[in-house]
Amino acid sequence: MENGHGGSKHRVAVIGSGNWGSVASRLLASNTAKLPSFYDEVRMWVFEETLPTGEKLSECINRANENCKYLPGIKLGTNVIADPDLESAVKDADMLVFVTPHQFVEGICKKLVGKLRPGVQAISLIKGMEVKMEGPCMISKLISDTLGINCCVLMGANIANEIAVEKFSEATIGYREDKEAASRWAKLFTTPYFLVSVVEDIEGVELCGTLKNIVAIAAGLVDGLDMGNNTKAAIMRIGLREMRAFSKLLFPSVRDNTFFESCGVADLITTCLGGRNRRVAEAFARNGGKRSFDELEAEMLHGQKLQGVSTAREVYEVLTYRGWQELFPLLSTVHEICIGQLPPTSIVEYSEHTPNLSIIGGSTPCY
Ligand SMILES: NC(=O)C1=CN([C@@H]2O[C@H](COP(=O)(O)OP(=O)(O)OC[C@H]3O[C@@H](n4cnc5c(N)ncnc54)[C@H](O)[C@@H]3O)[C@@H](O)[C@H]2O)C=CC1
Ligand SMILES: O=C(CO)COP(=O)(O)O
Repeated sequence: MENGHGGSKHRVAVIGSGNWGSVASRLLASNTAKLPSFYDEVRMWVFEETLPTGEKLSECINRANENCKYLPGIKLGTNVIADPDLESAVKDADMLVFVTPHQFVEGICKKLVGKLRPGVQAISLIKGMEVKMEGPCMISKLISDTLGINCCVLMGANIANEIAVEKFSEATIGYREDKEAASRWAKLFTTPYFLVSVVEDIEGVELCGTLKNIVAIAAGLVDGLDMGNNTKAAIMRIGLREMRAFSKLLFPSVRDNTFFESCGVADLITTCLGGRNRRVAEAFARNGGKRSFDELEAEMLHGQKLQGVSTAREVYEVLTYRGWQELFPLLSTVHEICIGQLPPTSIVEYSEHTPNLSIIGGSTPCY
């Protein structure tokens, strides 16, 4: 296939080298090495840092073929090349995979303006959103708008450490209009242990991945309060319902079926059982909310980043601005707990503050 650059092969670069970024690079590199329509090499942009040994992270990755900090013990494939220079990492690529914590993507995109080859296609694996003066902005749109390129999304029940050791997982690619691009991404990501489906509902897929991180914080709080499985299941059910309602209010085109894909209920379940948001929220509740999420994140995750706390704040801004707070007691309460305005126990309390919790927790639909 002609790729727009006078050649028939595609070249892949990954922007991000954290926990999922490293695993995604490994997975992609295993496929580019096999598929004739891709160049073998996968260049992975590294946000450079110096390790306690004094070695640079990018040098350590290229020497050991492992991400010594964010994914130790896993060989990435010799065709993964770490590159600390953003411009150099992307300059030859026509397929860009964005996978950084969401708070950094805007700054990265600004640095890439005017630096990309014509005809570049992108995909975002980033779970999160930005809130601008004009309103909420999904990360794929931020990438598309800033760089003037098409951007699909890939979300799913994808705890990176499990995919790193090739345990079977599924994922969902969301796209808008350009099905051919989405199919090319699906081919590039699919392996026998990583099955990818494609749906024409980019907002639905991306909002599932984004919002489930808030519900995972709620699930972690319930774990930290030792409330048991029934309560956690209730939180997940209520959370899923709020996720769907919020998504459809923001984007009426969002489809119900998307919530039954890997990006929907499956990602919600895996993150509420085994994710980092859940784990840190459990510690937060066990400490009675006395140690902040920032402090616990730094202590427990060693440089990896939580997305749920900032996403809860961003969603809360949308809820307050639009006067939707009472419709979404779970999403609102998680933010108020995260900032210390409410105690962790409020996650299951029927308080004056959350008058609709009784409605939403019961059988009467409130939307
Ligand atoms: N880890 C996982 O299991 C999964 C993560 N995701 C999503 O993928 C995205 C990326 O997550 P991870 O790769 O796990 O990252 P991570 O949580 O390991 O984050 C650390 C990364 O952030 C980088 N970083 C730190 N400061 C930076 C700065 N100022 N500018 C740019 N980069 C900086 C670090 O170098 C490192 O690469 C997130 O949106 C996450 O929700 C999605 C599925 C699974
Ligand atoms: O998105 C994830 C799994 O699909 C990972 O979630 P955490 O960031 O909570 O670990």
